[in-house]
Amino acid sequence: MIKVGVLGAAGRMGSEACAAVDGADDLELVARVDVGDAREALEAADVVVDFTHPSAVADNLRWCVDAGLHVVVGTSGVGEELLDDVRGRLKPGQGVLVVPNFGIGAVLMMRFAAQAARFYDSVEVVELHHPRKADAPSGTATRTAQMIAAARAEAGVGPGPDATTHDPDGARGATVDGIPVHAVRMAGLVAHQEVLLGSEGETLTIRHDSLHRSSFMPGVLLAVRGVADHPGLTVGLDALLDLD
Ligand SMILES: NC(=O)C1=CN([C@@H]2O[C@H](COP(=O)(O)OP(=O)(O)OC[C@H]3O[C@@H](n4cnc5c(N)ncnc54)[C@H](OP(=O)(O)O)[C@@H]3O)[C@@H](O)[C@H]2O)C=CC1
Ligand SMILES: O=C(O)C1=N[C@H](C(=O)O)C[C@H](O)C1
Repeated sequence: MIKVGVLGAAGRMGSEACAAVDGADDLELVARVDVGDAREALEAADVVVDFTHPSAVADNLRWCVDAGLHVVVGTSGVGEELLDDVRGRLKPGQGVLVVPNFGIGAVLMMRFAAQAARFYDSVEVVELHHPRKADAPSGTATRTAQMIAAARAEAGVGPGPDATTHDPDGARGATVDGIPVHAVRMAGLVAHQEVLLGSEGETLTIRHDSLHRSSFMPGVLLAVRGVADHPGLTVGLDALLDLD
């Protein structure tokens, strides 16, 4: 039995993760921690899953790592600086998985986008989410843009053509590693992303839709079961999916 603690247990993802862990024969939910609860309850766990808030994840992650726990981080907003700090704190054999998106289709969408990116002049990312989401762009969009940018740099592809010289309201969106990223927030949505690629005479659109938060749970359980077998810091679910 793997003992699991959930941080952000009262939230949309945390409550879904608690139910998924509760329903798994090989996992035991030993701690549900949310705002105002003592984090010490997590010390009974082998693995902690964090679904809290971009403003809380750094402190939680450092605390869990310093407590010697394996950690699966689903919360968005984990930047390079925090990743470097965590690497320096890890004990031998300790595993941390930072997963921008647990959806299997989302993992594939990111990989397909990176694969396609070098063949097109233009590429832009459009992420679409429910209006209660705290951060923009999403962690998935940020990761996708980073992967696309790395693939284009490796292939020696320059920036997409763009004649815009006047954009006082920021209509062209944000740029992440040089890739334009646009964020939509809309009632009725859950989590969606399109990667648009174009060259003279053709376009390719790669789209993924999470229609319910249950779509993330197979990935969450895979990460919980696999984190102890992946010592060190790993970003993305790819390493656990045997994709190559
Ligand atoms: N990796 C993935 O596949 C996915 C990642 N996410 C990410 O997960 C995160 C949570 O999303 P979601 O569940 O929708 O958000 P919610 O706001 O529904 O849930 C977050 C929960 O965490 C609580 N919380 C905030 N700070 C702390 C803290 N310091 N300690 C313990 N609990 C805390 C919140 O309490 P309160 O409301 O009182 O502040 C709330 O109950 C986001 O960053 C989101 O982007 C979401 C979906 C999939
Ligand atoms: O807040 C959400 O809902 C989601 N957050 C993650 C992100 O920021 O990418 C994953 C997914 O998009 C849902």
